[in-house]
Parts: sequence; C-alpha cells; structure tokens
Amino acid sequence: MNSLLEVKRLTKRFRGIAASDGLDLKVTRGELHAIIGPNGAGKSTLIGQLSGEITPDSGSIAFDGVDITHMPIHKRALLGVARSYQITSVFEELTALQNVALAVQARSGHSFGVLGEVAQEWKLLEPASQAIEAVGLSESMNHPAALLAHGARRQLELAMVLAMRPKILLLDEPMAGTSPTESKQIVGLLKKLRGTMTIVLIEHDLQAVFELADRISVLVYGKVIASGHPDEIRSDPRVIEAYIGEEGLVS
Ligand SMILES: Nc1ncnc2c1ncn2[C@@H]1O[C@H](COP(=O)(O)OP(=O)(O)OP(=O)(O)O)[C@@H](O)[C@H]1O
Repeated sequence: MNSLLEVKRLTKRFRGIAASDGLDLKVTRGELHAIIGPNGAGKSTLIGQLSGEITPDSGSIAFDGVDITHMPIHKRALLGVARSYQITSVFEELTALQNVALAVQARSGHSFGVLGEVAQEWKLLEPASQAIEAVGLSESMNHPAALLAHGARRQLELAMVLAMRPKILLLDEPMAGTSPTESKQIVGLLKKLRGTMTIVLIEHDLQAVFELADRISVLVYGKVIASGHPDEIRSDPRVIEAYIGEEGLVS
C-alpha cells in the first residue's frame, strides 16, 4: 500500500493521561480516512500532532516519506499538510472571496502585503472563486466575512484550505455546529473532494462517516484498535464493544 502518512508508536501524555498511547496509523494516498472513537479517545490530540500544534512525547510521523514529527506548522503547510481551522485569520471586513484570494496568495509563500490591492488581482480571484464555488458559497462570496452565518463561515474556512491545494486535508469535526442543510452541503462537498486529495476526517456524525469514508480507524484510549473498510469496522466486535453506551454504530 502506498502510505502518504505513517504514524508509529505515537505517545502524548497530559498529566499522566495517555491521549496517544503508542498509536500506529497508516493513511493511504488519495483515500478519505475517518478517525472515530468515543469521547476522550484522543482524536483531536492525534490531529493536533499531525498538524504540528501538539508536540508528541515519543513516536514518529512520516508524511510523503519525510519525518515531520518535530517540524513546525508552517513548514508542514509548505509540504502540503493543511488543517481546516488552521485558518483563523479570517479578515472580517473583507468579503468571502477576498479572504479566499488571500489564502491563494499564502499558498505561494508570500506575505499578505497590501490587502485591498492584493485581493483584487485576477490571478488570485480566479482560483479563489473556484474554491468558493466548490464549497457552495457562491451566493455569499461578496458578503463581508463578518456577516456570514456560522455554517457559511465553516464553508469559508474550508474554501480557504482548499485554495491552498493541500496534499492532505485534516478535518476536525467539519459538521460541528452546522444546520442539517449545511451538514448536507459539507457531506456533498467531501464526496466531491474524495479521490482528489487525501483527507483525514474526525467526525461524530457516524452516518456521515460511514457514507463518506474509504477506510475508518477506531481510536480507543489513545490506540487504534481497528482499521479497515466501513463494512469491516461496522461488524468488528472490538468496535461494537467500544461503542456500547455511546450512540451506537450506524447500521
Ligand atoms: N491540553 C490538554 N490538557 C490536559 N488534558 C488533555 C488536553 N488535551 C486533551 N486532554 C485529555 O486527553 C484525552 C484525549 O482528548 P482528545 O480531546 O484528544 O479526545 P477526543 O477523542 O478528541 O475527544 P472528543 O470526541 O470528546 O472531542 C482526554 O482525556 C482529554 O481530557
């Protein structure tokens, strides 16, 4: 198998609690790989270590053959690792389109420069409007970011990471806090994106996970207890056991 991401024996403790406990994970190039697990299993801690926000105590992370275990966030970004809410720099007074144009510019490694002028440039606006369209935000593209509703803001954040053309997209609960209509839009978008880039998805909405994932890894107490095709995961006794008392697996 052609692994784009390979995590070996990753360990991270918080005051004695092992949030990652010798965790092994392989993500194949081009797949949508979902990570599920009960509350507190260590999903966000894993994503944090993949993106570079959290430093592991031990173990290793290789991305595209490069050891990134201790690489800072911005260097990982240049290699093509992007996390959805990494883009916290939404400029409220600029339109959705202008914000995405700035993300396009960031991809090229330049600083933001003079915001107003830069965001008008066609070579930035063209790919920006494509990303806006891909996430279904075209109708609001000329609205200032400050006026966007919560769900539209999540779409904007997604458009901003897409515009950076990552090799791997790390998504931490992209459906959280969105309305049923907005969730559907995000599922639709992820279906479109599936196969065009490698995606690691953490999501509590198991229905969406089982609908979207090529493979699923199940995390319990900081360890991957099962990895496989959704059908294998659904019928795995260790997974069913782990979910007893939770909302139950999707049939
Ligand atoms: N910064 C921190 N300081 C102390 N403990 C932490 C910290 N971050 C995570 N933990 C602990 O590590 C464990 C794993 O947390 P994490 O948030 O990674 O789990 P999760 O699977 O993402 O949970 P949820 O599904 O509830 O979001 C939990 O016991 C949590 O309390």
